[in-house]
Amino acid sequence: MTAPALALAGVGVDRAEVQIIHDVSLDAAPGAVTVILGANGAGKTTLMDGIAGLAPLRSGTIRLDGKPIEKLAPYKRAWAGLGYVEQARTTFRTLTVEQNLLVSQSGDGDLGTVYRLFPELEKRRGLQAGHLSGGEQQMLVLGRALVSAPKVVLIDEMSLGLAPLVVRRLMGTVGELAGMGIAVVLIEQFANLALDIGTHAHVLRKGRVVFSGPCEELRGDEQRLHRLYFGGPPLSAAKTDAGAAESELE
Ligand SMILES: Nc1ncnc2c1ncn2[C@@H]1O[C@H](COP(=O)(O)OP(=O)(O)OP(=O)(O)O)[C@@H](O)[C@H]1O
Repeated sequence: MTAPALALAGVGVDRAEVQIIHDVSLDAAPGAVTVILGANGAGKTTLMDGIAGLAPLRSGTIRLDGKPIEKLAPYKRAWAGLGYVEQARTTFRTLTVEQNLLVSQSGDGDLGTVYRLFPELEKRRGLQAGHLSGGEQQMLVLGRALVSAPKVVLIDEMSLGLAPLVVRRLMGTVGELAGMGIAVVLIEQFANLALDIGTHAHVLRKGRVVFSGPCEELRGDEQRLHRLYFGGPPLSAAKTDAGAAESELE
């Protein structure tokens, strides 16, 4: 089995001194998309912020390529190979597309790869980022993560406010990032789009993992997803398949 690029063990994360994330253990393999699902307020962003060092860790360890990073400052986690595409689409609005990419470039990061993935950006390389459409801005945010030559990329709800066609296009690119050997950890409101490109999924409820297993077990199963998101009567034995760890918390 491939060693995980990112490995969390017993992770707890606080917000304003209140523990939001409890005892989360999960791995993200290189070359795969790991999907994190859950209802609004389940703690998905808090978990990502904890991994990136933007929210304080209460417990646990975070390893990137086998090395502990949980005590490092956020910028050192980035240097170690952790890319974070946050929910708010942040670009330098008065800089051009190319300048936005250049300020984020490091190591082996290559603008050519970004332009190959997003020909739209190459066409607009001299345009100020503030003039891009929402979809193009999201491409630029992904591009900025990519030119830092990351081993792991965390992507939080990149589909917010975008048209379905644009979201599908971006999802295709996320699959390509994984195809380049990057471990992608994806939070997505459109669960089925994420499950289509993901290999493993973890569902969070009230800050705890209530499902870990292959994406195919959840694909198209709206009822099961609803129950995992919001709780409900226990699943029948036939439905709690081997290989998936599932609990029904209230
Ligand atoms: N800065 C903060 N201070 C205090 N509590 C916070 C803060 N940010 C988030 N929370 C709380 O932490 C919990 C988890 O929020 P979080 O944003 O991580 O969930 P989420 O699953 O990402 O939800 P969404 O899909 O709505 O973004 C919520 O109860 C929220 O109110």
